[in-house]
Amino acid sequence: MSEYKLGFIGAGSMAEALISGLIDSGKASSKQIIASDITEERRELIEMEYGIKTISDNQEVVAKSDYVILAVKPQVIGGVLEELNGSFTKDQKVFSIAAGVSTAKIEEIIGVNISVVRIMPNTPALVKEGAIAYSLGSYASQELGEEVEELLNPIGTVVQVKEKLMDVVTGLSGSGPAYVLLVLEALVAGGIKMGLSQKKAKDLAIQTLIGTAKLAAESDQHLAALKDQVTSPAGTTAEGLYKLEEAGLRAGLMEAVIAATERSKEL
Ligand SMILES: NC(=O)C1=CN([C@@H]2O[C@H](COP(=O)(O)OP(=O)(O)OC[C@H]3O[C@@H](n4cnc5c(N)ncnc54)[C@H](OP(=O)(O)O)[C@@H]3O)[C@@H](O)[C@H]2O)C=CC1
Ligand SMILES: O=C(O)[C@@H]1CCC=N1
Repeated sequence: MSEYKLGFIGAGSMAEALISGLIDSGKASSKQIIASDITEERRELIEMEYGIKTISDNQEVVAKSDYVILAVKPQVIGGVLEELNGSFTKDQKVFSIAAGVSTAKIEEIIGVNISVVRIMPNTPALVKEGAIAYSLGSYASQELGEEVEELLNPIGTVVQVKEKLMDVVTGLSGSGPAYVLLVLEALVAGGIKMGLSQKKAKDLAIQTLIGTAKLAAESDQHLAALKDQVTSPAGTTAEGLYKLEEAGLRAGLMEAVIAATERSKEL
């Protein structure tokens, strides 16, 4: 047993969502978490907000943690791991949340036969509503997969996928909150343009999204059937849907998932 259960390398937005969700759900106490970040301001903020220990030295995080969570940008992860060369032991577990970075690449740079799990969370983990997928590296056991599920289940829905599908997951649920927020912003803007106050438009748009998502999650019916139930012949919804089809919303969202998947493959 090390001094800390979880050690985050990088304490940015996604690390914060995980730290907050894990502490809030009781899966880890603030005393069991340490995080490093290159930016002092970020370290101070995270330390103050969550009561965890933060430091600037990535090596110290590795030396003191059972599970090391790589939460830096994909563009810097190679350099960070090179600097950590020789710091890992075979018994440690490495979780990487970096988009587009394969477990094989991480295993190769670390150099010891270490258990690596690639995890793609999303920011709603902050409010324990994450959509989280993971895949196992060459040396990671199915038991470790179960541990990952046990750890992350309280902060969202967790699914295991083959590693080749992790880029699609990144393009769909990893990036997805941004697409949904764009849609939400646009709905609010439409409401305001037609006379609603900012607050009422926002409250109604958010509840429409939450309510519809809940309906879809709890219903056995096809999504299209649920859509049909809203759409009266010659009614308002049919007019709205026509405009959305004309504007290419459906194809646009599909293209977004495809483009983000391709970008993840490039990283
Ligand atoms: N944001 C999201 O919704 C999601 C992100 N991810 C993945 O999570 C990872 C982190 O993303 P995100 O949290 O958005 O990014 P952020 O930029 O918010 O967080 C990364 C943090 O790491 C710091 N950092 C940079 N270099 C180092 C270093 N050498 N050592 C220690 N810390 C360093 C950054 O500091 P500075 O800003 O000064 O560079 C920053 O504070 C990425 O790999 C991303 O692909 C996965 C799922 C969803
Ligand atoms: O935009 C990105 O690259 C990261 C990965 C998924 C969400 N944010």
